[in-house]
Amino acid sequence: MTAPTPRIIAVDGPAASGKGTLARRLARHFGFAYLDTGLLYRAVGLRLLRAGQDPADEAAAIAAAGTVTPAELGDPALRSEATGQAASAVARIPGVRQALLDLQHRFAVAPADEKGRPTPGAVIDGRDIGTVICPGADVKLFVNASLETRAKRRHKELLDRGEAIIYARVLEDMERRDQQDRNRSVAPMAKAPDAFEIDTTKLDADGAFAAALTFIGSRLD
Ligand SMILES: Nc1ncnc2c1ncn2[C@@H]1O[C@H](COP(=O)(O)OP(=O)(O)OP(=O)(O)O)[C@@H](O)[C@H]1O
Ligand SMILES: Nc1ccn([C@@H]2O[C@H](COP(=O)(O)O)[C@@H](O)[C@H]2O)c(=O)n1
Repeated sequence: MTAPTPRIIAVDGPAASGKGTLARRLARHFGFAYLDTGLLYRAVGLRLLRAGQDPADEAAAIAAAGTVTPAELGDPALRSEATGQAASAVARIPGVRQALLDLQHRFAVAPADEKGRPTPGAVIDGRDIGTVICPGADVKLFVNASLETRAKRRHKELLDRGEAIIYARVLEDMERRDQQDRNRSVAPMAKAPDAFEIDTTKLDADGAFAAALTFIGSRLD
């Protein structure tokens, strides 16, 4: 007997919209594996920063992307603002996206939890999951919030983590990153036509989870 095809929930949206918070909660709720694909691009960006290389250096970025492994995705330095900017720069390079494609597809086809145990489905979050990585996903969500709300959340997060940075800088960086992610020529951040949009500007994490569950309804049966 062949194993059933894993169920896929694709969660896309801009930085600090709350998609990771929602995706992790959905994964726990359904007993699915979870992949934060932003960490893959961050891992590539961080490697270049640590090697003193320019994140726009295509050859160096493609070489780094070819050797990224899930094992390095726990590094706390991945969460810094500088790494986020470097991630957005490498994410524009078609060869980098191509190099990270296989890892994401393998995860979607055979999802497994942190202990390597197979799960009946996966929640995958990023910018192009519903449009490029898993266009046939069972459920597609697009999580959004106003730029100011997202910048406030990210600023608080960075301060809590001990990163000294002013709000105006976070706002400016986030606006630049949004532009770059939306307007790049390959796999731009976009809401899939069949995605359900959740605006978290005035919705807390519990509200976003409830809205997602209502939309998911019987779609995973
Ligand atoms: N609905 C919500 N309301 C208020 N704050 C929220 C909500 N969801 C998440 N947050 C908070 O906002 C911050 C960003 O959330 P989260 O990391 O989930 O965003 P993200 O979209 O995954 O960001 P990134 O793409 O940069 O990883 C976190 O501090 C989180 O606790
Ligand atoms: N599927 C994805 C995921 C991420 N990116 C790029 O990585 C940057 C960092 O992502 P975070 O979710 O951790 O903020 C992001 O700004 C994108 O440029 C991507 O292109 N595709």
